[in-house]
Amino acid sequence: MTAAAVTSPDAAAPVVTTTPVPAAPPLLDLLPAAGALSWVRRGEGLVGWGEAARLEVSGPGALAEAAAWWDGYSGGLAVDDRLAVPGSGPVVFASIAFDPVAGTSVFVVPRVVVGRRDGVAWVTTVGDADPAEVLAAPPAPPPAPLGRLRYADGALDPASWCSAVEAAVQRIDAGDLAKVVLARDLLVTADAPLDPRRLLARLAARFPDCWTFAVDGLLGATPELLLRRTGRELSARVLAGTAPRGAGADDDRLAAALLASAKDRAEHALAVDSLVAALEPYCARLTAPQEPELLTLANVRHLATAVTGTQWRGGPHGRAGLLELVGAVHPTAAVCGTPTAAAATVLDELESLDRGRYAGPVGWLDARGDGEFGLALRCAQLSEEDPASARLFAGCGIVAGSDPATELAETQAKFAAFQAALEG
Ligand SMILES: C=C(O[C@H]1C=CC=C(C(=O)O)[C@@H]1O)C(=O)O
Repeated sequence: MTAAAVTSPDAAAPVVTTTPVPAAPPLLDLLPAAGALSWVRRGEGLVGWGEAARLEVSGPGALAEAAAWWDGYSGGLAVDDRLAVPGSGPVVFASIAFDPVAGTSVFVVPRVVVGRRDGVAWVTTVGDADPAEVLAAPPAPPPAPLGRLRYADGALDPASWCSAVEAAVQRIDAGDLAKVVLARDLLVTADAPLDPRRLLARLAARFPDCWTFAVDGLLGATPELLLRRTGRELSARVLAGTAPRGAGADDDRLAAALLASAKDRAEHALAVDSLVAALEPYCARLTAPQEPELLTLANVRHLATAVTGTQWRGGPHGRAGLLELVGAVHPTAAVCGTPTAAAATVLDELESLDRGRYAGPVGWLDARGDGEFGLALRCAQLSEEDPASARLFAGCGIVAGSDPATELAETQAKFAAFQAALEG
């Protein structure tokens, strides 16, 4: 059974207007304190706020239901969009549960979207907001200092999580599966409410190569692009295989070791293969380079592969929309494992964690079917009950030969992405 909750405050067909604007302030500076929606990289992308419509959905048909809802909702709008570029006109932000059957996925249509693409900026409004007023919004007052940050173990303490890694390696050695991604969580509480604007600005500044996202209280800067669709062109940046950063020559040595590591390359290949196998039926052309490259971030370095494809023009696979494609590729072996079903069972048994929307697809979709979805990594879920608290998530691919202490250190390096934003 699929469960869905839909709100659409406007009874009559709302009017959606996209207005090109000669100059817009930095996108993240425009966000209000509450209800921030974001998908921004290197100053380009989309921010939104306000809620014209919302869908919360779970169950076996969740993504199909969301796609039908978006088609119906966006098709019922009166649209004035002379720009007609990806992300102009009506847009929905989405954060899909890691397990879309059991978990709740959230879709939000903002009242206001400000976008920038290839240097061209625009404002989209649902209803009668004035674009000039949107951009002239007074700067938000500086947020209160967070004070002391107190961290606490989440579902498993570090020793128990290491035991889970050990158990996963035993399952791999026994031949049950080739790879499983195990995650852990860390709770943080500050003295003052966490301000999403400040966190997003710091994440964007420290991680320019990542997509800084925010949907319904899930905030982060992800380096992994699950799937972008522009017309029939598809692209993805697959990551798996991670090394810490070092200082000076040590950093170069760690980079070379990652590129040469048979274990990391095997872990990476499984992630690429899972995406390629899932996308193949949909594509007339699909390309993935043989050799991974290095993606260097402030806190860690990854093996990365850019996958590109062209969707069939006709037939059922040609007609598939972005949400169907996302549903087909998720979860890749970058966040679940290989084979998928065995890995999902093992992570269920060993993680003791409700992932919620962590490691699920997050991004946006427009009414033409263009959009971008990353994987919600290096992120935190802000608490609904306590505005000064959040839950941070980090996970690692476990394969034959994985060492629990090294994997634990990798989760700590990944947590550090969000911790740096909290600590300023
Ligand atoms: C699951 C996470 O990372 C994935 C993405 C990149 C590298 C990974 C790794 O090397 O283990 C993970 O597969 C996470 O950051 O929480």
